[in-house]
Amino acid sequence: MNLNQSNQTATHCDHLNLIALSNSFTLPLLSQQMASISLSFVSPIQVVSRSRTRDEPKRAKNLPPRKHNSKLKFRGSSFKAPPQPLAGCQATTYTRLPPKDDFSLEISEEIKLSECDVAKLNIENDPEHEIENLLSEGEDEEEEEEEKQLENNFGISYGRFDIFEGTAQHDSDEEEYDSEYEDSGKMVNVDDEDGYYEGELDVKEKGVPAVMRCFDRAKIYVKAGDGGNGVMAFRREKYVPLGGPSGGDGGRGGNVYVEVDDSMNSLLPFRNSVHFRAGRGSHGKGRMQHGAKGQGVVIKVAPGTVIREAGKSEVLLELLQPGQKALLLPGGRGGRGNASFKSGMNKVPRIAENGEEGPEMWLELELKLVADVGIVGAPNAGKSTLLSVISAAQPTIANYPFTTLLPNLGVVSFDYDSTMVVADLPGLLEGAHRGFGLGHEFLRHTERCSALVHVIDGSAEQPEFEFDAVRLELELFSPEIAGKPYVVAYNKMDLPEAYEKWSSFRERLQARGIEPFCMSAVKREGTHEVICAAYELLRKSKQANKEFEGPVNLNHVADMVQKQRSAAINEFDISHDSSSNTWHVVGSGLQRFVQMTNWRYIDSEKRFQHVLEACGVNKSLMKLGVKEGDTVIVGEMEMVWHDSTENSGPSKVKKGSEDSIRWPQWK
Ligand SMILES: Nc1nc2c(ncn2[C@@H]2O[C@H](COP(=O)(O)OP(=O)(O)OP(=O)(O)O)[C@@H](O)[C@H]2O)c(=O)[nH]1
Ligand SMILES: [Mg+2]
Repeated sequence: MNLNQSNQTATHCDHLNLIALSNSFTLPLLSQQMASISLSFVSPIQVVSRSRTRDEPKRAKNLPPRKHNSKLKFRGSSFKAPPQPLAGCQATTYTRLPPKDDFSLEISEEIKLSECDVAKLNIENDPEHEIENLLSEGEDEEEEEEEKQLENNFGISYGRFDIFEGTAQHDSDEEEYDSEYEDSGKMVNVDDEDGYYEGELDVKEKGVPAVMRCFDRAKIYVKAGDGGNGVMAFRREKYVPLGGPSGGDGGRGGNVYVEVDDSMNSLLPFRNSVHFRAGRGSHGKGRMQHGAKGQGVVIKVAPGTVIREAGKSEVLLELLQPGQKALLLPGGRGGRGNASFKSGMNKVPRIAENGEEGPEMWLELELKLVADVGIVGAPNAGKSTLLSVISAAQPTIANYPFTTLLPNLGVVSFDYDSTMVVADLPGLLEGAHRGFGLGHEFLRHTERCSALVHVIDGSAEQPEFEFDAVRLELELFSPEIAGKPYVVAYNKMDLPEAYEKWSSFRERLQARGIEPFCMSAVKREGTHEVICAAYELLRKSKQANKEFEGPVNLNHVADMVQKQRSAAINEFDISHDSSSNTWHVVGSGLQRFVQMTNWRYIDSEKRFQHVLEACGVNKSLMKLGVKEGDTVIVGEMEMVWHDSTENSGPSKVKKGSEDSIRWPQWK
């Protein structure tokens, strides 16, 4: 029930009275004072301070606060800067090969290459690489031979490699990904840390080597720095009687930024660096000294990275251009010291605020390569060969399917002004859109391409079917990708079997309104025409899209957080749990106020009571029928409601406490 319009003219017959329990407040003297406050005042009540522990995630605005009490834990000031992501290795071209260990997978379901025409033909063409042997089991000798061959090809031994079907099942054995992450040299068990991963990371591709999974996807934790606490202090100086309050404010917490780093081309660095925490602001000091700002943290990502909040589909940020920098999470505000509370009414404020907590969240990063043209085709068609011919890229080329495991980028230069980035993608099999082969993993990298080049293996038994199969896969994966303009390049024209089939292939495609190109990538013949045609498509598409480009606000996430922070304190909801006689008062403004209230200072209680009264919480509770002894939870504070017997309001709580301790009097 929203009680925004609750009546502000509350009567002073009932109130929430507060007693700090000794486990929540560390200063025995102040506890004593507080106890005396409540006794001198109407009826006894219990207040339990319920501060979040360090690693407990922030509760959603609409969730009722937890019922369990927890001790106040103060965060240590020794902030350890999180590890920075490593810069990528090459700027324009790379072929990353997974480390050996990543290939020791459990195969969920094997796909027989014999069912795939393309693969079958390639096997026949190349008796040296008996691919069926790759899939057969129990023939150790052949496996060893094949391993040796692979070793020779790569120069590194990668063990056995199988073709598999990617499935979306939870893989509890994958310790590497979800059990332990290295954080600032300390191993953190993510499952234990805050229970966040429970059920969150359920959907994972089984059978995909970790290095491939992490190539273009990552999950990271970010936290802006908490604000430093304000302090209560009074000026005491020789010859300066009644110096007045001099407690400084806390410093603002550090911000979290995301920046596009041109030298990065994958999200692999996030495999080892998962947690990014900005520094907290320093606490204020006496003599009106304000705390220093917390150190900000900059997360560097590759161009083309899409950022979402974990578990949500809505895109928070899309960072495309090198140098783009977005303020993601602003640090918490520093708490005010008692000098800031000085007023004509109260010249001796015995109050200071806690620093505001910095927001935190888990983010999912997804890299969609920023390439102008994508080369697609069946495995072994000659895609990598084409890229190596038209650019300076040096992808691995070999005569067996799935040589390319990760996309390769290359820059094609026509002259000084006109260049384009071309991506060579892993081969596509029939069923790729459902996860067969590797193509599914990387099909989304074509989303940002303006044009596609279909490379057709001319030596295949039926090249036209190969072309149709790839087209169908693209359409099934994403009609948007299939709708992109494309060029068809019929490859391997130097081979007689390809040369023979060219004219019939050409006629059939022409009948469908497509003008194919023929080339021999190995001999570098016909490749220039293909790439010029692709560049022409790119130019046209860029011209068409120019009109839609507009300025982008990269700081809108931070703006959203700021907006939430400035939520009015009198906007709250009250829910009632009749089984435990508990009332939950939920409102982000109120919760922030409670979090920033430092209960160690005696005036804090008075201010708290006053705010509850002024913003209409007391009145609303009474209206809803709160009874003597009911528990009322506001933010992290748990209180017991007592109907007062005399006309006393929260503003009088301080009475009596002043006598118990001698404070200097100022003018
Ligand atoms: N004869 C001939 N062979 C070619 C030609 N182009 C590529 N090849 C060969 O075809 C084999 C596969 O070439 P790749 O460039 O690795 O093929 P790919 O499409 O990248 O293959 P995947 O990465 O496995 O999908 C290699 O042995 C190349 O030498 C060509 O024009 N003529
Ligand atoms: Mg390749």
